Amino acid sequence: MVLLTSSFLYDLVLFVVIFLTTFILYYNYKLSYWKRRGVITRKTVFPYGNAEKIVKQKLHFGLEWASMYNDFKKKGQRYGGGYLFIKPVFIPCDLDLVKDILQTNFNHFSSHGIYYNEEGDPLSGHLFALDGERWRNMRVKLTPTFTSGKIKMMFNILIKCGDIFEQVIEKHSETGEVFEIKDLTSRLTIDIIASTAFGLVTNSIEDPGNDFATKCTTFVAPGIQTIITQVLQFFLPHSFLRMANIRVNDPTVANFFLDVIRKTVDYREKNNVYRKDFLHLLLQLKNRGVVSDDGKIFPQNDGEKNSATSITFNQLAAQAFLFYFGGFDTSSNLVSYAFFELAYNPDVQKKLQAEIKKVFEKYDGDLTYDSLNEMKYMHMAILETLRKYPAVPINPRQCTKDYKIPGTNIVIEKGTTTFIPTMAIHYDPDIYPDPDKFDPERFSDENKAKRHPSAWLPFGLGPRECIGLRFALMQIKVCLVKVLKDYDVTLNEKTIVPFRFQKHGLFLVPEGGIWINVSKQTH
Ligand code: HEM
Repeated sequence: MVLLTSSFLYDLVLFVVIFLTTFILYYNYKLSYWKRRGVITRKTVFPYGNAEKIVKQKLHFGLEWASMYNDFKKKGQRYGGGYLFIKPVFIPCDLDLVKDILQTNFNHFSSHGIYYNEEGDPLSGHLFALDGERWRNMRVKLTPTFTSGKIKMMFNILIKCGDIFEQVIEKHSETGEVFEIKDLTSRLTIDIIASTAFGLVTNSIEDPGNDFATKCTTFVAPGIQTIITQVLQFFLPHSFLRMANIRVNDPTVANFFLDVIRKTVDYREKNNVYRKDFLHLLLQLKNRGVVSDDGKIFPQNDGEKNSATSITFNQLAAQAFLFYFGGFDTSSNLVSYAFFELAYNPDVQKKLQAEIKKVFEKYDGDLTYDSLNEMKYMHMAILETLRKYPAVPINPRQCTKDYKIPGTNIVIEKGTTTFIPTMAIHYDPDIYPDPDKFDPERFSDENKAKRHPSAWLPFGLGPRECIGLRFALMQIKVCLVKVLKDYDVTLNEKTIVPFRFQKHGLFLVPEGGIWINVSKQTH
């Protein structure tokens, strides 16, 4: 069939030429987005934009975007623009601007831009992903479940898991056997999450092959379908993905978690069980619409239930799952990096051990919530670990309402993705001189007060700041005390120092792992 010329072949060539010309014009137009707005960018590579090294796994995405921050800052810019393929990404480099986005003008950037599908895939509807009114309502409901009082209530779970951790450390010290700390802290974190959020007692430390642990590790190593969804969410409208009922989580893994939660919820409701954990607080929200200090999961009197503030079973399941989604890799990485830095910096380790001894003497050897809170140097060492190893090196925010950059005529349009360059800020020598040095003193009250409020962002900032931060800090404190009160930690020669980070994955993981030796203290 001939359409435009006298020959099919000419038609075909013409069609290809028109197609290619249109494509090139469209592509170049898309990649001129920042230039047209007078925002500096870095040279792009077809078809990756600024994501070539990330896609080809030559550099971890956190480090690649950190290098863009450094480029822009060197050129004296307060911000710059990048491209994920053809998608524009805004990168603020100025701390006032970062604060403006995360806190002061939060209503312009209130979404993480993460895809969720509450109907087709209930577990995806957790707080981190929700946006708009859905997010606001859920955040209000969940905030009372993460107060210091509620963390104190769950403290015993941390102590029990910490006891098992200590026993493993004791065994290693007796046998002199080296171990990989991230592997151990991952198993420990799985036990803590299973107990706190799912009401399950697992023993992944001694039995790493248990069902729960296996499903957890499958989730963090997603299959091809999950990876495709993760990519699609950047490029296609979320409403379209929802209409097509695209799932976020692997159905086998999601059904396993849903099933576990349903069984525990049914059991507790049938037998009126009170257990001091996060699931209990979620059950109160579901059945009463309030979080209370009592042990009751059902309304106390007719009319007590507040339907406006209660949550459904699916919402309960998603928020329990969130403990895993938000807390697994983040917490286990933090604990393992802290052990690395303490082993690498024996002076800091000694100072910490002295502090632990002093506080223990005051509390007659009791490890309590209050005694942990008195360990100021430990707190500083943890904050410094979080500076050097922010679990989320780039914090994504989506512009939800046009935003004019103060002092300019440039408007960040609704829908634009913003990457807050946490890792780059934490390694900026203008903010933290000698940034590779591990120095807890940076976080003394006096030194902290000298810095900008958005100079330290491992938990984000503003209304969407990490809701689990108190829990995460308590978990690492228990782990550190359990080990350092009786043992010295040293670095095994199998650890590659300085680290080379794996080039793939969401989190920064050192290649070859962190290998540790422990020995009983003699001092
Ligand atoms: C060391 C451990 C952790 C780190 C470094 C960390 C880091 C973060 C970061 C950077 C954010 C984004 C904040 C923002 O957008 O401004 C976040 C949000 C969040 N985190 Fe964590 N997190 C940790 C542990 C936990 C734990 C244990 C939980 C348990 C429930 C948790 C639950 C969440 C939730 C629900 C959000 C979303 C909050 C919202 O959007 O309103 N995180 N976290």
